[in-house]
Amino acid sequence: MEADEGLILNVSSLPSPESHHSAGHKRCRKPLPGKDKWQPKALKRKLQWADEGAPSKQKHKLSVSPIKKCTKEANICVKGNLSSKSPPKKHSVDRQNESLSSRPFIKTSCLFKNNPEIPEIRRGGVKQVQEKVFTSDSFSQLDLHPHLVSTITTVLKLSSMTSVQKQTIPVLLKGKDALVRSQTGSGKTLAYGIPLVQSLQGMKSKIQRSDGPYALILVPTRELALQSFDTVQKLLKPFTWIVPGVLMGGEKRKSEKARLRKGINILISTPGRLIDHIKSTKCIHFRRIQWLIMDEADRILDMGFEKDVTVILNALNAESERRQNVLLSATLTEGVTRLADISLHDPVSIAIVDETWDRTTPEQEAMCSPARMVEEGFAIPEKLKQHVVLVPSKLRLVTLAAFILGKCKFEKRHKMIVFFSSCEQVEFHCKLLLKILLGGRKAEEPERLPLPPSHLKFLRLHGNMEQEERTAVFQEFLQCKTGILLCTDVAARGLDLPQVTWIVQYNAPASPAEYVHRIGRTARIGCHGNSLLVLTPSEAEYVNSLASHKINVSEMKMEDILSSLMKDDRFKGRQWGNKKSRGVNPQEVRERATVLQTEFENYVHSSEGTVRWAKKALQSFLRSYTTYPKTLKHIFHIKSLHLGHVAKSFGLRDAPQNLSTSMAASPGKKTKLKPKRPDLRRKTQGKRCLAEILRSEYSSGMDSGVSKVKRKKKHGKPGNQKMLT
Ligand SMILES: Nc1ncnc2c1ncn2[C@@H]1O[C@H](COP(=O)(O)OP(=O)(O)OP(=O)(O)O)[C@@H](O)[C@H]1O
Repeated sequence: MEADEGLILNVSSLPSPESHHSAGHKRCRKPLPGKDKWQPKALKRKLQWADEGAPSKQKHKLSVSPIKKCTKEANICVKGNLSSKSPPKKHSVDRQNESLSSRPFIKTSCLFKNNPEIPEIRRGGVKQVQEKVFTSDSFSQLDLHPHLVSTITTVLKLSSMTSVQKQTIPVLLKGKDALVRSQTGSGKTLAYGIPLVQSLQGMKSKIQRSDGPYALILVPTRELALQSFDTVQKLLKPFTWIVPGVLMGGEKRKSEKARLRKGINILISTPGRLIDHIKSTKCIHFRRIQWLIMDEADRILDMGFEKDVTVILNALNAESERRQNVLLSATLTEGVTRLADISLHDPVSIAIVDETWDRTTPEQEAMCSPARMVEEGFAIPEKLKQHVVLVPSKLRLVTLAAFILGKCKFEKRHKMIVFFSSCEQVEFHCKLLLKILLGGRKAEEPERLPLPPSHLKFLRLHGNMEQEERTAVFQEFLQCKTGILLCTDVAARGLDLPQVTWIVQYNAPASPAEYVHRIGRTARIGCHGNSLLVLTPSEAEYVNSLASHKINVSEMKMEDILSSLMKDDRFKGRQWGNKKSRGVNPQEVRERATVLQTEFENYVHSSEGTVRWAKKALQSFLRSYTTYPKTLKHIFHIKSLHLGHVAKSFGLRDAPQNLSTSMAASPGKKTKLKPKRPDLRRKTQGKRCLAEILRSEYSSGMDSGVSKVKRKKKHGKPGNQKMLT
C-alpha cells in the first residue's frame, strides 16, 4: 500500500481519549474554555505552497477548502519522474546531474499532498517566570574554609555566586534541610556541593576513608552521576582525606563492591544501583550518614523510582539518626512535595522568585511554600528562545534533516541535541541521517559511528547502549564544539554540556516538566540558546498546555526550515538542471524535499534488514505514543495518527501491515496493541509500558522487572512516616 493511502490506526480497543477528543484535526481550532490567549482558534492557514487535499482516508474529516489538484510539478513528483516534463538541456549536464540522473526512480508519493491543514498558532501574552541568574556577591563573603574558596576561584574559576547559591549555601551551612527550585543551568550542584564539602572537611574527628559514606547524593541517570562526581571531586581537591565515589551501573558489581569496601565518604549513585547494593551485596552501611541530597528530585520520584527511594530512606533511617536532607530540581511537582513531607525535617523552601526576593516579608516567604512552588509554573532561562513548528507527519523526516543541515552545515557553528521518545528511534535516525546527509560515508559501520571531518558529526546516547560507549559519547559531546547528539530523555536531566546552541524535540515530551529540562540543556548560566519543538498539526494544542505552565513558544514555519535545502545541491531536482536558483522558489524547495525523502526511502528499502529496522523504529514510536499521560491523551492519541503518513517519516513507502506486538494488524481492520507479556494485559498497560521504557533509560543496568516499576499505589500521605519504617 502506498504511504499516502495509509491507514488511520483503528485502536478502538485502546483506552479512548478524553471525551472532547472527537474531531481530529478540527480540535485544534476549538477555543478552550478559559484559554483565550493561545488559541489556534478558527484561523487556519493552509500549508503554504502545498497542494492541499483532505486526507483521503482520514477518519475525522476536516472542514477544509476543496481539494486542489497537484500542480504539474507536484504530479511529476508523485510519479517520481522529475525530468519527464522539463528535461535538463542536453549540453548542460554536469557531473552532479549525472549522479542525479543515475538515481533510480522510485515511486514517491507526493509529500505535499493530502496533508492535514496547519492550524494557526496565536502567540499570547504568557508571562514566563524569570529568574535572575547571577548576584554580585562573591564566595569569599561566605564563612568557608579559605582553601575551599581558593578552589572555587582558581580550580572552578568562579567569582560571584548565582542567586540559588546565594540563597541556598547559608541555609545549608546552618544545618537546615532545604527544598530548592531554580531554573536549569543556574548552579544548583555547587549550591549543595559547597556546603557539603565545607561541613565534612570541618568535622571534629577527621574523616577516615574506611568510615564509609557520610553523604549520599542520589541522581536519576548515570551521566549525571558522573558529572556530579566530577564537580564534588574538584571541590575536594584541598581535602584529600575525603573520598568521593560513584555507583551507577554498567560497572561490574564485584569491582563496585571492592570500591565500597575500601571506603567511599561521599557516595553518588543512581537509585537502582544503590538499591542493588543495599539488597544484594550488603556491603554498604549508612551508620555515619549526615547528608542526603536528591538532585532532580522530581525525576527520581517518577515512574517506579518512588519505591526505590522509599527503600533507600528506610535503609538510611534504620542506621542513622539525624541527617541533613536536600531536594533540588528546576521543576517541583506535587510528587516532590510529598517526598519533601516524608524526607525533609522542617525544611526551608528556596525558590528564586524574582530580583526583589529577599524573604523579609511574610508574603514573600509564602511565595516559597512548597505548594506555591508547584503552582507557580516553571522558570525558563531568560536568553532561551523557544520555537515550535507544526509539521504534517509525512514531512517530519525531511523537515528534521533540513533543520539539521540549515543549522549545522550552512550556519555558524552549532551544537545541537535532538530528543526522541525511544532508543530505537535514536538508533534509526542516527544511522539514516548519517548515511543520507553525509553522503553515506562509512555509515554501514554498525558499532562505532565514524567522526566525519565536518560540522555534521552525529552522536547518539540512550539507555540501551553499553555503559562504556555511553560514557565515551557523553565525554565526546561534552568536549566537541559542534555536532548533533541524538538521544532519549536519558540526556534530559541535569547534564551540563557547554555551548549547546539548539535543542530539538522531535517527539514531544510526556510532561511540561520534561520539556523544561530538555530545553534546559541550552542557555545555561546566562548564555543564549534556542529550542525547537516539532509537533504535528493535530498536536498543536500542546502549545496551550505549555502556556498553562507559563511557557511561551513562538512559531517557526516549516517552509522556512525546508528552504535550507536550497543551499544543498545534492538534493536538486533534475528538471532544474544547471539553472542557478535565484532566491527561494517554493516549487523547487518542494522538489528538493521530495528528492531528499526519496533518498531516505531508497536507503530504507535497500535491503530487508533496513526495512525491518525502520519498522522497529516506527513500532517503538507508536508504542511510546500510547504512553502519554491521561492529561495529554486528548492531544497525543494514537487514534489521531495516520499510519501511512507516519510510516513515511521513517522512510517507509508503505504503511506496515505486520508490526510485531502489532499496532496495525491489517489495513482496514481494527488493531490493538498487544502487550509482549500476557500478564501485562491490563488497563494500566500504557503506564507500565512507559514505566518500562523509562526504566530502560534510567535503570542501574542490573535490575529490571515489572514489579520494580509498579507505582506504589498507596503513597505515604503528607506526614505519613509509616512507609519509611
Ligand atoms: N557561580 C557561578 N558562576 C559561574 N558559573 C557557575 C557558577 N556556579 C555554577 N556555574 C556553572 O554553571 C553551569 C550549570 O551548573 P549546574 O549544572 O549546577 O546547574 P543546575 O542548576 O544544576 O542545572 P540543571 O537544573 O539543568 O541540573 C556549570 O557549568 C557550572 O560550572
